[in-house]
This record gives sequence, C-alpha cells and structure tokens, in this order.
Amino acid sequence: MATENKNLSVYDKTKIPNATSLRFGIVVSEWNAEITNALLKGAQEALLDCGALSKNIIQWNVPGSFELVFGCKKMIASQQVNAVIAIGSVIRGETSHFDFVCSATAEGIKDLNTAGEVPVIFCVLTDDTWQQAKDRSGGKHGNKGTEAAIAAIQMAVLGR
Ligand SMILES: Nc1c(NC[C@H](O)[C@H](O)[C@H](O)CO)[nH]c(=O)[nH]c1=O
Ligand SMILES: CC(=O)[C@@H](O)COP(=O)(O)O
Repeated sequence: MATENKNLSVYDKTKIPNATSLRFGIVVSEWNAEITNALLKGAQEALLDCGALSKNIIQWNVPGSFELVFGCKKMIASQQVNAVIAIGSVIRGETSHFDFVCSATAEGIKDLNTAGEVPVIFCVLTDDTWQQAKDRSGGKHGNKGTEAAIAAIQMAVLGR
C-alpha cells in the first residue's frame, strides 16, 4: 500500500505497548532540517503519548543521512537504548548522488539490524520533490516520524 493510501500518523494506542520502561535513541540528519525537525517532532510526540519518559529519549544530530549509520552504531554502543530511530530526508537533485546516499543509508541501517543488537528504525524520507517530503513530515500524508516511533516501541519490546 502506497503512502498515498495510508496516513502515517494514525495508530491505535490500545494496541501499542506502554513505553515507560524503554529507552530510545534518535539520530537526526541536519540536511533538509525543516523536514527532519518535523519528523523528529512527530516521533517525540508519539513516544511521549505512548508513555515514554523525556529523560529516556536521547537525541544526537549528524550532518547528513549518509552519517546516520555511524551515529546509530555509536548510539547503540554507548547509550543502552532499546531501539534507535534514524531520521533523514534525502531529496533528489540533478545527479545520481541521491541514489548513492539512499542506497548506502538503507544498506547501512539494514546491516545494523542484521547485527541484531538493537533495532534501528528507518525513518529516512527519499523523495523526488520538496513537496513529497512536506507531505510525509506532518502534511497531507501524516508524519513518518510518528510511524517510526510506533515501530520503535514495537521492536524494542520484541528485541528485549
Ligand atoms: N543531498 C542530501 C544529502 N547529502 C549529504 C550526505 O548525506 C552526506 O552528508 C555527505 O555526502 C557527506 O558524507 N544528505 C541528506 O540527508 N539529504 C540530501 O538531500
Ligand atoms: C541527495 C543529494 O545528494 C542531492 O540532493 C544532491 O544534489 P545534486 O545531485 O544536484 O548534486
């Protein structure tokens, strides 16, 4: 189902485990900061809505999405978190750089999950246009940060 047919911000709180006992890392890319900050807001609000404590949400920033993998790996190694959310916004430009950044970031985050230490949630928008990114970070299609927070809670419980 494409995002167009699924609001990213909708969740049934009664079906989400309580997050009070869980610790979360959030690593945020600073490229396209208007988008990534909106994703971060959505994630933070959903975590708190599901019982997470502010003191248990550790946030680091990295320059761009390509650096998310390194930031998440260091977060896992040093912060005793139950799940990490990797937040980025990659928007296609004139060259094939978009493809390399997207594939490297996705592969790297996949590899962190394959390592099996801590689940890392892929909250990286890969859009052809600025409007597509706006629509998925609190716009008409909801907020992928919200979706990522719910996935983080569910995977944190599964990974315990
Ligand atoms: N063009 C975008 C980038 N590019 C930067 C890379 O992510 C990386 O920081 C750089 O290549 C240095 O290693 N990053 C995004 O997150 N979004 C973009 O649209
Ligand atoms: C995703 C990118 O790296 C891209 O925005 C860079 O733009 P360009 O391909 O025009 O250099």
